[in-house]
Amino acid sequence: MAEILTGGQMMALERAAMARGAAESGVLMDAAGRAVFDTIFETWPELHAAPQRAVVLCGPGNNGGDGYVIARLLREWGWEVEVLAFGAPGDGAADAARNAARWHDMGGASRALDGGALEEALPGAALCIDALFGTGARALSGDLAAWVDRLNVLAAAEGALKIVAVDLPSGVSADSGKAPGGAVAADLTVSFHRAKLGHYLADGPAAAGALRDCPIGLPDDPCADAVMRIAPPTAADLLKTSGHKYDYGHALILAGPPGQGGAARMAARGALRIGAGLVTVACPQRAVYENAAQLDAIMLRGIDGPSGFEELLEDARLSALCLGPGLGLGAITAQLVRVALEAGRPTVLDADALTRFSREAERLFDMAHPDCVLTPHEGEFARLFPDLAEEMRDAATETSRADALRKAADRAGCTVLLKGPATLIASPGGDCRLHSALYDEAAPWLATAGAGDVLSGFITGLLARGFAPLDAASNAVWLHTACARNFGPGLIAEDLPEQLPAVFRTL
Ligand SMILES: NC(=O)C1=CN([C@@H]2O[C@H](COP(=O)(O)OP(=O)(O)OC[C@H]3O[C@@H](n4cnc5c(N)ncnc54)[C@H](OP(=O)(O)O)[C@@H]3O)[C@@H](O)[C@H]2O)[C@@H](O)CC1
Ligand SMILES: Nc1ncnc2c1ncn2[C@@H]1O[C@H](COP(=O)(O)OP(=O)(O)O)[C@@H](O)[C@H]1O
Ligand SMILES: [K+]
Repeated sequence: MAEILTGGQMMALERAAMARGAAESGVLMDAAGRAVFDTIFETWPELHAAPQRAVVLCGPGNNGGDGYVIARLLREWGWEVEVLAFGAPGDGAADAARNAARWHDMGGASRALDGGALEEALPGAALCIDALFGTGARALSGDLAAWVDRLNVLAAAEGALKIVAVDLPSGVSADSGKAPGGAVAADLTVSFHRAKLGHYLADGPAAAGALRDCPIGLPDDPCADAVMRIAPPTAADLLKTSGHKYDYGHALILAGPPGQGGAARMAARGALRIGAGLVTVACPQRAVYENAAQLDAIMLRGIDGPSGFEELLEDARLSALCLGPGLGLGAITAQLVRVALEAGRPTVLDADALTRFSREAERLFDMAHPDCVLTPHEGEFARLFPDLAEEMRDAATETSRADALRKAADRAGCTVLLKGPATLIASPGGDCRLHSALYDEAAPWLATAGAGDVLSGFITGLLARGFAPLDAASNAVWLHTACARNFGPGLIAEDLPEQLPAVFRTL
């Protein structure tokens, strides 16, 4: 699993590597510039064959230093290049100063960045390199915000102009992805060593365009408290090899009143396909006929409210529970959740089981235990953790989705999964993982009713099989997106579980 870093973590890795002589800052800057240069031509091979005109925007820090390296490489390749500089390299940017001097010594064209310079330089250019700010960015304001805004308008008008962001689109926070003062709207972002959280969160993905991570020669040192990217599960982890159906657990999915059983049935189908040995749907007696007409391999039990549920749970083989999809928002839902959590078994709480506790989230957190997984979408998250949701959304704070989720998991005392194109999962104590359905891994078809219910079923199925909550949630999210991508456009939620066999064959 690779780390996704904050700006501070990236800087700490670089410093540590340089301190022990495993990296040298000038060499890193050359490698960074070279990585951008190479990636441009890999992305647009037509530019490689026919040098044209490029504008390079250089900031006062090391991101600007990368820009001077790129300017030099493009010029050496025969391009006509002009640097628009936002200030000269400052005190803390010796390598940037060296590369700026080298640019000037070779007779490279340069003038100060302002609105007029942009208006003159951009028309007819094939490339604009955004090397204003990277991991050291603060929110844009004043003239600079206006110029970046103008840059985006001019670039949109120049159909053929490609904007390439160095490390991050300037204006985007490396840590939170927030860009309260606007940001460069890039076609391509080339990041170094590891992707940063800002590439995946808030305004980051829209500003970055496409994303490429490039090695620049830094050693693969681990970073203890980084957010980890969720890796594909392995066949050895997931596929059944031998044993009895009870060796693969028994998942119990609670369904709601008549006419609302679809969500629970889809969750059950997901749990079965992901490999729970047995799956049972438990529903109110009056919903039995409806569910019986729809279920075959999945077993069905009519129960009489919370007491019936308690009786059912006397079967110790029920190894994971799922409450929420289509369960309803009545008082009975809160009682069923209480019974489930008192049973102490691995439990997924989603949808109505979360919304029911909107005004009494603390009561839910008191009952929750470490084998629970809460799977809110953003709206449900905001109902349970209104203060954290506000911090996460507030452009004036640096709190990222990952920060907010870590706090949420600590507060709830269990694993919390926050859904979205970048899904984050956190457990108490700080473990946090991210799964991206962005960039080359986009699966916009997942924005369809019921997709979340299937995800709950996937997690429940893996919990039933004995996966720990964080691993069950991580594998489920990875497989969920893989199913969506395997099916492609036109996907509806019912299709997701049916893609699992094909996805399993690829592991
Ligand atoms: N370290 C290494 O070895 C390597 C680093 N590399 C590269 O370095 C980048 C990080 O460099 P960095 O730390 O110098 O920060 P950087 O992003 O250039 O910005 C800081 C400067 O910008 C200024 N500034 C920021 N926002 C502003 C705003 N809104 N409005 C106005 N000014 C603003 C800020 O000003 P200050 O906040 O200090 O007032 C400061 O002067 C990294 O992303 C990668 O590209 C690679 O070469 C590989 C090797
Ligand atoms: N644009 C998107 N790209 C990728 N995944 C998405 C996107 N929109 C939603 N999803 C995923 O689809 C699922 C939707 O779940 P949810 O919001 O609970 O919907 P529902 O309640 O209708 O099932 C989540 O797993 C979420 O991460
Ligand atoms: K940049």
